[in-house]
Amino acid sequence: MITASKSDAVSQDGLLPDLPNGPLSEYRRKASFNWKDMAMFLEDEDIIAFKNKIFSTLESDPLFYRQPGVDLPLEKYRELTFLRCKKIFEYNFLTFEATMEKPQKMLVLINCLGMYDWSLSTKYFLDTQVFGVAIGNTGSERHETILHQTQNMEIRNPKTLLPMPGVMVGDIGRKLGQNGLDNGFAMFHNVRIPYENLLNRTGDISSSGNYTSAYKDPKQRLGASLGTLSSGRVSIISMVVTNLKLAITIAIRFSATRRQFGPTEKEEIPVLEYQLQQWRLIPYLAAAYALDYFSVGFFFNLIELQIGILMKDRSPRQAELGKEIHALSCAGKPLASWTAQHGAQECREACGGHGFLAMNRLGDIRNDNDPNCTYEGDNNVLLQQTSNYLLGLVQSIHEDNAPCESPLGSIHFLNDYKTILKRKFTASTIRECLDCAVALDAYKWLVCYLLRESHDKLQQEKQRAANDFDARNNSQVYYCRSLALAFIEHTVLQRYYDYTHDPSTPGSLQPVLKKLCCLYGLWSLNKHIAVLYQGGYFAGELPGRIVQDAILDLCAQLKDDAVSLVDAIAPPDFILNSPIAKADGELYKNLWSAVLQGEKVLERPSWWPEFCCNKPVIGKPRSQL
Ligand SMILES: CCCCCCCCCCCCCCCC(=O)SCCNC(=O)CCNC(=O)[C@H](O)C(C)(C)COP(=O)(O)OP(=O)(O)OC[C@H]1O[C@@H](n2cnc3c(N)ncnc32)[C@H](O)[C@@H]1OP(=O)(O)O
Ligand SMILES: Cc1cc2nc3c(=O)[nH]c(=O)nc-3n(C[C@H](O)[C@H](O)[C@H](O)COP(=O)(O)OP(=O)(O)OC[C@H]3O[C@@H](n4cnc5c(N)ncnc54)[C@H](O)[C@@H]3O)c2cc1C
Repeated sequence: MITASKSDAVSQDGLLPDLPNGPLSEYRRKASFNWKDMAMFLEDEDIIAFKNKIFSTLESDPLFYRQPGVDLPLEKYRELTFLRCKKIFEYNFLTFEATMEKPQKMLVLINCLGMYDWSLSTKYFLDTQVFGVAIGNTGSERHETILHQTQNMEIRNPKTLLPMPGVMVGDIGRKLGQNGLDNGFAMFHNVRIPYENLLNRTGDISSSGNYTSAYKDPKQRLGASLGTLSSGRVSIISMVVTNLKLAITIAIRFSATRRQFGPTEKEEIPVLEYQLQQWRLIPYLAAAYALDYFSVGFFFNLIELQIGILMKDRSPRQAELGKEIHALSCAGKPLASWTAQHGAQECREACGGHGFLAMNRLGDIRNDNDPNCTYEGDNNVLLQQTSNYLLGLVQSIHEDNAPCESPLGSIHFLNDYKTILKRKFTASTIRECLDCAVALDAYKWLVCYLLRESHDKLQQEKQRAANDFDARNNSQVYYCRSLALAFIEHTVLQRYYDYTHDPSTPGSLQPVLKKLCCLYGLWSLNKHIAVLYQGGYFAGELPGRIVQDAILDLCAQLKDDAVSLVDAIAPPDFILNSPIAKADGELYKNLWSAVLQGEKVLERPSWWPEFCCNKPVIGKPRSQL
């Protein structure tokens, strides 16, 4: 294990207390890097201190106490969520000034509260941000009263909480997750909405009924109007990565302490030592790191867009930025939320029966993550926005009449489209595949190939089908949908590659980070193996075999680092709230103690006499048929 320098260690110890000794210590000793160095590289001191403040405040407030795995009645859970939400308003963790100084803290707060409970986080941010930001960004000075009323919780009649005349509101009922959050409906019967309520930042109607807009170009106007909607999708990418981090922390710590079987009769080995367990989990750990980096960087891109909207920037660059962020977020949300969904399920199963025990939290993580695949736009529907954006570039690519340029550079590689399509996979050994550039090159080819195929398919369907609507719908499966996913995977990988290979990345961390990058790249690429063969980029047995062998090799190389890698991203035990995954690794002690603290755990059920006194007579009552 590589240790930090003395001065680093002093500041680290204040922010990141040592982890307790116990059954996980052996893996921690074997790690190739110091987990505190990693934590301080991933987030700066200010952010770590901010997180510590939020976590310790919640832990020391009795209102936030919870018993692992307890299934609260719906009404009680919602009441608690509301009371906790009020408390979060009181704690005022993030002032307006602090947000302006470091907007990233907004994302940190969403995720810290979400790590505790997504119902709470979503409730707080829907009230303060989603609704408020939508009004603020698409309205004008005349909507300040509404913003003010929102802040003062005045969303009905403030004295009676009854809806206004003509408005009917209600609750839609229990959901599959996030049940602390109430989801309602609203219906309006002959309600006159005042003219001033029209959100008029990008367009207005005069009292004589004439439409006016400061935007001459309708596309720029649309982008400015809709651009504000991207914030939810961009934030969701980070929220789902948070779920993946929680799930993988639980599964890795469990796998490092749970022992089953072994090569000899004498000693059982941790299940993390099995190649199968490594292959099921470690790629999700790599995905958590790569997607986390993407989500934070992409949030900064969003902030740039939001500032432009607020400053009424009408430049072509601002319009292009809106389009690119829209295209990336419409594929980024599907990629990240599905990775978290599949990862949470894999983690649940990788913890065996313990994973199915509610108190270990994997069920809640999975269920609370699930709606991210649907809200702010169904994943499959959103992916079509990304492929539309890419298909819109084809003409200029084919005709070489204009370079592919975008503010964030995600499409720049398409300038080499024709050359890239001529390339073939050239690696011939596992060792060569351990360089992440191999996966990155393959992705460039994959995107170009799928773009060409999707475009051709669309043209064929247009000739065959009666209308463009059908043509587009019939070009999704295996074409446009795959294109959108390959494009976002390439973007995530390219950004992570640049980051992990940057000379400023500390030398002590670079080897492990490069392995994570390479594993994420090859593991993701492996899902497209049929297309790689189909399009002739791969030929013969070798490419498929060495890619798979390289994945297994990287999993084996990373298994001794896995515990420290989750230590660097895990929240404190109170927040993680999973007895099988406490930092001390005392799996059985912690589980046993949580079981014993359960309500009426050792009592007979109240209906026990039914069992003794009123035994069933087999076959009674008789059938009347
Ligand atoms: C700092 C912040 C903190 C925030 C803190 C967050 C906390 C986060 C809590 C989350 C908790 C969520 C809780 C659930 C909240 C709901 O779920 S709210 C409801 C959200 N609903 C949706 O998202 C609906 C999804 N559907 C859609 O948006 C539309 O159906 C689609 C997918 C855009 C397609 O619409 P369409 O009419 O078929 O449009 P289409 O013709 O394809 O597009 C028209 C043009 O507009 C463009 N366009 C469309 N949208 C955009 C856009 N957003 N930007 C730019 N251009 C756009 C298109 O690219 C297209 O351009 P061109 O190709 O013509 O150049
Ligand atoms: C927990 C939760 C909270 C929510 N909160 C809010 C909220 O606060 N405010 C709000 O306005 N909304 C909210 N929503 C609604 C949410 O935005 C929508 O559910 C979401 O946009 C998907 O739309 P839909 O339900 O109408 O699905 P549908 O459009 O009915 O889709 C159903 C199925 O059909 C498929 N499908 C639909 N169109 C196409 C197509 N063109 N091509 C191929 N397949 C297609 C979809 O992929 C999907 O599988 C919430 C949803 C959830 C789950």
